[in-house]
Amino acid sequence: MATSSATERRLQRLGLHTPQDYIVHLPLRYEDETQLVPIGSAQPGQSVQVEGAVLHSEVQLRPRRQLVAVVGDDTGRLSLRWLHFYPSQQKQVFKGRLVRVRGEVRAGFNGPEIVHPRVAAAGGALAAALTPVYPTTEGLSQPTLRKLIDRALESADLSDTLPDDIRDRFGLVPFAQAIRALHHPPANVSAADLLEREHPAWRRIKFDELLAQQLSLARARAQRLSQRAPLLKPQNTLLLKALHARLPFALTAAQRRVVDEILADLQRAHPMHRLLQGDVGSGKTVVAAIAAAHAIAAGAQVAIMAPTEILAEQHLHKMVDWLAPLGVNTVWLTGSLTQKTRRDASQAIQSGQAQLVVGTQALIQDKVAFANLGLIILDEQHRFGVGQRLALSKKGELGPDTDTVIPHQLNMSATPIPRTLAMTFFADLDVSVIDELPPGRQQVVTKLLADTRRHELTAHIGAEVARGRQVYWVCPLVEESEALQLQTAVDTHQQLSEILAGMAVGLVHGRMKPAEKAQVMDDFRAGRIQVLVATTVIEVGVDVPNASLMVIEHAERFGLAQLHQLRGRVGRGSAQSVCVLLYQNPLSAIARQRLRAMYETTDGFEIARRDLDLRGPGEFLGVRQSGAQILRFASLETDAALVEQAQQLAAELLAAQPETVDRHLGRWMRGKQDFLRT
Ligand SMILES: Nc1ncnc2c1ncn2[C@@H]1O[C@H](COP(=O)(O)OP(=O)(O)OP(=O)(O)O)[C@@H](O)[C@H]1O
Repeated sequence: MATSSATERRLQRLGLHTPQDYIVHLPLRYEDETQLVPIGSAQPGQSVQVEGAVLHSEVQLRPRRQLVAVVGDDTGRLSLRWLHFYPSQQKQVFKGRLVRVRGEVRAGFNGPEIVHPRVAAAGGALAAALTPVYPTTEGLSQPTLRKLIDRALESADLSDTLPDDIRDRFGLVPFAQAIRALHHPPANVSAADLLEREHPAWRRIKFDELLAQQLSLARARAQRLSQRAPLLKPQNTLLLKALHARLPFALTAAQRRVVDEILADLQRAHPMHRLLQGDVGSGKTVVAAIAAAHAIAAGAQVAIMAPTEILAEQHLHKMVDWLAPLGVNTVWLTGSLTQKTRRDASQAIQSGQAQLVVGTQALIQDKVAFANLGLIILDEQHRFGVGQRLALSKKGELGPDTDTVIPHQLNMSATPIPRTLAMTFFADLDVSVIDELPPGRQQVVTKLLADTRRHELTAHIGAEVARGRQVYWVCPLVEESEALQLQTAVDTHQQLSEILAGMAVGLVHGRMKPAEKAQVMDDFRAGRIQVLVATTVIEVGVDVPNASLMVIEHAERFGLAQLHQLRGRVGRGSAQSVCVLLYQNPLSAIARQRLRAMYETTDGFEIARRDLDLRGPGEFLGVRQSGAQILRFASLETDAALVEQAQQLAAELLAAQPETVDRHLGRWMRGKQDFLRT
């Protein structure tokens, strides 16, 4: 079948280029044209095919111009309605004609009806099998797609990528059988079975897809392990010992364990690629400081990069506090520095005089060249774009010794990644988890309060402040307009200053100059401000352990991960903390679920799991904007068992059957490797 260039473009838009693409362009659903049902049994909601006589047909003009017909058989009647129609359609339903009608039944005012049914003459042969309905795009009809796919089925290579013994072991049907069954379901298979995706044919396809993903991640990992990184082995442990002595607390067992994991990686000659996960307040910063001290003691430079200036600055405070007295030369680099300070910073970085560099995105600008970058620590790495992350790891390649040495990378995240997701998307990332909070913490109590009762909060705030504690008041997100959001923050600050007379009420928001912001945060940290009105600039990482009450206005507008992060700003000391979620009725169903999740649990992993359920993996990972689909067929929520099997087999194949790996990746992964590796 020759295709026009317009059709060509549409096919490309669907990602259909080669026969291999067509054969895995699988149906979304099926239509059952294999049987006729009596008209009287057609129920609203059902997709049916019936035959009957046209009893009546007219073009009605009110309430709008439309074609209406009625068909009937011995068992009942059914209305047909066309809101737009061609004369040819009108001709198909002349009174007395025997017709075959297909479509979805709905409850109309005059009994059951089908809107825009498909109509043909009665009596034709019934379809022998279910009719597939493919994902398509405007202007590309189902029959065209079907023909092209059928043609591809004849020419494409359907041979199996997996040997028989492996298929038997995992209970998988042959690939060709699975593909044929999905495009042309055998007579004994119901549409419902195929829709559920539990059918053996679907299981095979899902397994193949997950296996390809695991294999490609493992390949990426092998590639990383073949790269060189600086071997960071300090001559002595003086710096680390001195740092431990300066800490006002002992590390938890979990912190000690992850420190060991990270330091072991740094002493290997290939780049570390490790994710440090820990719930809000679990104490990741000190782990980063120890890793940095280790690398510095081994003579390398370390860069710590945070997504916001407030957070970067807080890291700077802590690093300077812990490491400067030990003689570590730390440099601060952000976009808001004056040209001269910036030049000085760049110079210190270039000369190697700066041992530790803390900053924001400014760190990855072209002009900054490191003398000897050995370790990059990225806080909340998922907030940086993929491009920014790559740019930073390229920095290390500018080192003087050789241009192929890649720095080690430690990513810190307070957003726990559920297990299945970690297994599928971060298989090239080693994960360290701090699964224990520092001793003495009490669970934050979460309260849901309708906005109409906000006046009740004044007394609570007063009581907290009287106890010497501090309070955050988070202003609502106003997505449409940043200006409006700012205005809300300013207004709230003014109102609270009046209501909370006698208390020091501060304000911090994203539009303030960095120096002003830093001043407010300093004042809050030092207790000179008791109530801090803030926009979400405080969302990640801000650490003021004396704060014990957080109020979040219009909590229904925030995402679940964001609410958990915000709530994590309290409960960081030993005092009992409270988080009040103010909400405005009416709540949407999803907002209600989010608030309920916040009320029911403070466990970051549980929150992440529910967030994943509510948002789906694409949005959860923030990869949606990349336009690439993560998984087309398998689902992380329902196919966890398959993920595990695929992972097990991937390891086996990589070790013993490289040809099978090549064959399998050849079928499934053309052009997709890059995406999976980000
Ligand atoms: N082992 C420990 N014992 C007592 N306190 C600790 C310990 N480790 C860290 N802390 C303190 O706990 C607080 C939280 O630590 P940190 O800021 O590193 O948390 P975090 O994991 O970065 O959390 P978030 O993701 O919320 O920023 C800090 O005040 C820190 O000084």
